[in-house]
Amino acid sequence: MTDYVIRVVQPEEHRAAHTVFRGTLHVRPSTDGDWSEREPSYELGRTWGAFRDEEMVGSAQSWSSALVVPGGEVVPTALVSRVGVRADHTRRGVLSGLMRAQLDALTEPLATLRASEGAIYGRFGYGVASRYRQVRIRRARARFRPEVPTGRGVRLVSFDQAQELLPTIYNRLASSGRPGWVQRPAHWWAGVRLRMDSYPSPVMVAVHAGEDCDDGYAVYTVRRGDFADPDAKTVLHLADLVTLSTEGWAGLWRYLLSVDLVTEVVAGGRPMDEPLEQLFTDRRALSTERINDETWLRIVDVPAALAARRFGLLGADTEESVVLEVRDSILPENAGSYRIGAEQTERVSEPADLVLDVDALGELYLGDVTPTALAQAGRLAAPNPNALPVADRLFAVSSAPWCGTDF
Ligand SMILES: CC(=O)SCCNC(=O)CCNC(=O)[C@H](O)C(C)(C)COP(=O)(O)OP(=O)(O)OC[C@H]1O[C@@H](n2cnc3c(N)ncnc32)[C@H](O)[C@@H]1OP(=O)(O)O
Repeated sequence: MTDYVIRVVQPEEHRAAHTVFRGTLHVRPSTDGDWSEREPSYELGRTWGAFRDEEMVGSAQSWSSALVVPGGEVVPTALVSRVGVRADHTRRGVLSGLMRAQLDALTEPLATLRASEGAIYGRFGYGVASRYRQVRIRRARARFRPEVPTGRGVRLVSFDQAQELLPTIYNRLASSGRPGWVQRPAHWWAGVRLRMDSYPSPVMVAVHAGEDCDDGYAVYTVRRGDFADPDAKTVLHLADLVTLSTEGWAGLWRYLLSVDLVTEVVAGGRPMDEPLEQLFTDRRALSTERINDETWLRIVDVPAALAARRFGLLGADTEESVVLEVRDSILPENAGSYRIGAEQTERVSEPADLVLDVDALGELYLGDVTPTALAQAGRLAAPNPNALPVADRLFAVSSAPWCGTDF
């Protein structure tokens, strides 16, 4: 590793970083046309490169964004992305150097990423803070229960027409308070368009009109089967579904399952607590194909992150508190004990009730998993076992954390 230089790359090196990253994912370099649209997605001073003999062989970048934490506060957060090390330089500590440099430099209290593989990022203090499920719905069996709201009406708009509408609806979702929502940088939307432009079938946008304004949308494409073959499948792939009302949610699902010639709807990235089975007279119309890790969360500044989050949201006793000892070998200023309660959180010098690493704290932070579950798996030690049910109450949240944004 001593042979490598790790430093922030200059703007004129962003394209090289992009090419290195794409190569690690086995994707060709961007064309000149594509690059002119992707270049703005490299924020100044936020891309790290690893150089060997002045040649870039690895990189990692981040975007400045924000994330909703339990209690509704929107906390500045780095969206870490485009991490890769060229295949002829792997397993020599290059990623470790990039991750450490990046973490040392971040000014946001939180960092989040999507992992290509599950075994990479825990060692850098990232933990899985939200999950999603992918469902497949067989249209012929999916009859809606009569009590499911009908919705107010759905219209199709072109993807270009929707450029302002989609971010407006998406941004209003932040105030719903569901933990895990992230601010999508402006260039995120441009990136989606670029990706979708390469699809063989058109990108469709369905918008639900609420009582006062549009309050939901669905973005999808349809992959056609051979219509003459009775066994062939034509599958509607849902890419993004955002709703701000029950009517909008039910209306859009009714719409998606009404599209002619479609035999199945496949929806990835859906919240774990979305009550889709409740829509149908036959709940087996739907199957869960996968449950995946979604938000990998790194608590970069533990005192700030704990202060931003509310505890005891489901009604813990205001007198209740626990002392957590947090271990963090990469950012040692985080290491220490914190008293956590419904009223306030503070750093203390007291014996710990519970002890855990910072990646495990990341898993607890949005409420996806309970302290008791982590203790059962040995990822949290409980010198005071009576503190476990108290900690469970303090960390509990009412909606499953969910992000719904890939980056
Ligand atoms: C947020 C994102 O962008 S996700 C996309 C991540 N990028 C990719 O998946 C592209 C393909 N892969 C790569 O580019 C590289 O293999 C990387 C970035 C995953 C790893 O880079 P490397 O420089 O090889 O990692 P490095 O040598 O620093 O390894 C650090 C530790 O992680 C381990 N590790 C690295 N990659 C992996 C892996 N894929 N699976 C399991 N363990 C791994 C190493 O064994 C090492 O373990 P140790 O600390 O116990 O010795």
